[in-house]
Amino acid sequence: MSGRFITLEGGEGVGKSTQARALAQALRARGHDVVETREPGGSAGAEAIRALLLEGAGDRWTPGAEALLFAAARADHVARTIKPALAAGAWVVCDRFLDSSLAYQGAADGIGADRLRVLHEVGASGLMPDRTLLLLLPEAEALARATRRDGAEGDRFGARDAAYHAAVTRAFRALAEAEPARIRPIAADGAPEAVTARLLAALDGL
Ligand SMILES: Nc1ncnc2c1ncn2[C@@H]1O[C@H](COP(=O)(O)OP(=O)(O)O)[C@@H](O)[C@H]1O
Ligand SMILES: Cc1cn([C@H]2C[C@H](O)[C@@H](COP(=O)(O)OP(=O)(O)O)O2)c(=O)[nH]c1=O
Repeated sequence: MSGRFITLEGGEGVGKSTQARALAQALRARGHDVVETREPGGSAGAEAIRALLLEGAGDRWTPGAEALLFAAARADHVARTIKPALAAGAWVVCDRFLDSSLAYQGAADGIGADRLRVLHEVGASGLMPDRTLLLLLPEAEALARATRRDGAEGDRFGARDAAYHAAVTRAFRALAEAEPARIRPIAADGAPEAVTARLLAALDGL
């Protein structure tokens, strides 16, 4: 028996966490076993690495060290949480995954996608989602949502400038164009329930 692996991606404040919860609930209502998880984190080891990644000064890590920490967290998360859940037949709904590393570390930080894919092969046998839902929202609206949620203080990533976040969004869009069968761009504006309906529609074929 094998489940389905669904990831939500996009910049900060677009509604990924909100929609991960709503999507998990909708899938449970349809009778599926659902495991809701997130990155960085999702297993004990990966949550410990999450604290290293998100707390502290903006320049705490070099870009290379940061890429390795995200890959290490993902390796533990895949081995301890995602693979066992899929083997048991569950649908896994994950808030961020490899595409976040490709957009933030790979593109915006300049590490390069090829090298990150090698790390992912080493750490997680290259496991890829069955479907990736890319939430898209105008930058100003995403920032307004994130600021309403976090106040003035975001994490080490939220504190980066508008050019950085624009580079991340461009990279996500390029990934979606390169892999249209897996990655579906979804408009993230409007009421949460409307967004959830768009996400469910984008799970066609699964
Ligand atoms: N459709 C929506 N309309 C308005 N506000 C929203 C919507 N979805 C989420 N929010 C709010 O915006 C903020 C950011 O949402 P969140 O799900 O935490 O985003 P992300 O996980 O992508 O950073 C939260 O305060 C959340 O309650
Ligand atoms: C999973 C992942 C996250 N990140 C960054 C994106 C976020 O700014 C930060 C924390 O993610 P998250 O807690 O999902 O933040 P938000 O809810 O604001 O979107 O980690 C990477 O840079 N690379 C990665 O591989």
